[in-house]
Amino acid sequence: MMSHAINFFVSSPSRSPSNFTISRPSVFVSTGSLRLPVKKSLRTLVVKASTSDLDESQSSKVLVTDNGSGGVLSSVTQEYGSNNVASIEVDTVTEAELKENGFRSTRRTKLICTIGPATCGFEQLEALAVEGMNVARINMCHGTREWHQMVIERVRRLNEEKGFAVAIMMDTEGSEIHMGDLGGASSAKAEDGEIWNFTVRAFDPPLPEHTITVNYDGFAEDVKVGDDLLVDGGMVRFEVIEKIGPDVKCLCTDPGLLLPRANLTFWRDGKLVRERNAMLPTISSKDWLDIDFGIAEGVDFIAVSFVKSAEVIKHLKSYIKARARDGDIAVIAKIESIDSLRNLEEIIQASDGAMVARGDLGAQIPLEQVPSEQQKIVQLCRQLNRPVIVASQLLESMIEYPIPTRAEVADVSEAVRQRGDALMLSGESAMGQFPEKALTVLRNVSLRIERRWREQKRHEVIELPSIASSFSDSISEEICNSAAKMANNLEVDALFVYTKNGHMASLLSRCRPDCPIFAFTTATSVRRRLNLQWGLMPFRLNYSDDMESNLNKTFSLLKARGMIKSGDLIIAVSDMLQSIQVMNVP
Ligand SMILES: Nc1ncnc2c1ncn2[C@@H]1O[C@H](COP(=O)(O)OP(=O)(O)O)[C@@H](O)[C@H]1O
Ligand SMILES: C=C(OP(=O)(O)O)C(=O)O
Ligand SMILES: [K+]
Ligand SMILES: [Mg+2]
Repeated sequence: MMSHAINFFVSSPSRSPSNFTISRPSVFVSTGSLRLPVKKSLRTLVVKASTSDLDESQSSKVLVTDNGSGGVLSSVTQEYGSNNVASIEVDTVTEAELKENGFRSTRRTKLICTIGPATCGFEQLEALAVEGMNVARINMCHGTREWHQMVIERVRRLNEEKGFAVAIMMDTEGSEIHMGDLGGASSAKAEDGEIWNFTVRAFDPPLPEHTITVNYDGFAEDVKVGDDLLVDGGMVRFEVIEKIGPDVKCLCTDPGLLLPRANLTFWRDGKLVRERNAMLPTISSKDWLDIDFGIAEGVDFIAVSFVKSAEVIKHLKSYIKARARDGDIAVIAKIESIDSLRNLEEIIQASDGAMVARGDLGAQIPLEQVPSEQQKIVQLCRQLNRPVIVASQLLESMIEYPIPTRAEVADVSEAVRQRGDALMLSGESAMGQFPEKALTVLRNVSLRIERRWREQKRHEVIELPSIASSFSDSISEEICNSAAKMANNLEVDALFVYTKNGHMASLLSRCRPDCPIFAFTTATSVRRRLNLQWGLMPFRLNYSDDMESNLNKTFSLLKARGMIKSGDLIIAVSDMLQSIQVMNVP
């Protein structure tokens, strides 16, 4: 096997992070930068750095180098050696895509579908999985817990029986002001000049005519005569004309369709009114019950609606940590309120990912401000290494029509061009007439824009600041930045990353390299979570700390399935013994 390797080995518990010893005097390495060996004959470079940042298990390993024959590292710890199962788990869609399109043309942008009445059947879910759904989202605003449980069970069964790896995202209801459920009706039409009663009283269905219940008890007190009441950011508009106890009489000034649980905002003198509703808890008591349900069901992501501050994210993360069996559930902060924009950086920092939830965001800030906020959030997430989802109205017209508008295609293209990690369908897949067609549009636009980007060799100039919080993390970061750059310059076919908790994989994804990233992880839950990140193809594989045997095992398993072939050029990095290796598949 032709192999070039750069290995960083960290051993002594001294405190100084800059204390490196170099085993080969011909190569220079200093903190934060490395020079590649120039002489062809030098195949393995070993760098010893001293730090206390790494855990004990790493310090206890023995490093053996074998420069001439391409050997890499061997370890005295053989914790995985005995139970190596000779199998590799990858989803059928990735496998088919690789075989069909080759390495380069696989899709990098991930796709999320909100599941609703239009897509909750087993065959409908399967059709979405075949079309490339990476994550199924269930929105706790709608449907019963039994219904959500059924969807989760079907997705899990689909994964098991048909070899998909669709992850599940649960989206909380949150407690911003919204309408009730229209007494069971699927919609209601508000006509120009009609008087509607918005009330905080509870009714048993059916509701009296022209009545809308409101979930927020302080509503009738907080609104004033003359306020504008906007449904869904202005899809329907009312003016408050009279207040009578718990009832608020409103005149319809812009007619339209009222949908169950639609968002309500009220405006005074052109400004959004956020009186006591700003004090509503981000996670309501109902949300906590839903979160308990999500934990019990082992969902992969919890998306938190109307996040206002980093505290709530931290609180939820520690709640999950104390309760979730299978390690982690990733917490996604939905950026959809003025408060979340104000505290953007600390919210993203505290969370495991963010969603640009343009639906509610567009009801709280002027619409013309939404695109620039989107760009800012996508860029910040990239800098802070958090996956980011662009959501809402991407293909809204496809709820009713089989093709999108030109403007929608342009919007999707822009989100892909910004290199967000994932695109999300809402109503298009939950209750639209053409869920699969909408997903196909997202997939085709993603593939097209990604390819164009690579062909133009437009490697971005976006500054990726260092985010490491320990010296060991700095090494991982430098390795990933270098490996991604090498992958582009050497035009390798794929990056391989052996990553137990997914961190190294996310650092590679952050660099948005030209080639796909094969991420090998030992845990099924990590594998499902990596599904959300740009360019990552997650595989589950049992492996050891011996990189050479890992590589050989991976090559033979992937070759046997026709996913790689002899001569393919790859770069491999690992978070067990920090190294970069460049090699041809034997
Ligand atoms: N579980 C469900 N049951 C019934 N309808 C649903 C469900 N999930 C979503 N929908 C429908 O799809 C629409 C779009 O979904 P989504 O964007 O997630 O919610 P919202 O419109 O409340 O922001 C919803 O307004 C609702 O009509
Ligand atoms: C994704 C969003 O949240 P939800 O669909 O839950 O309102 C949004 O507001 O854009
Ligand atoms: K929600
Ligand atoms: Mg929302």
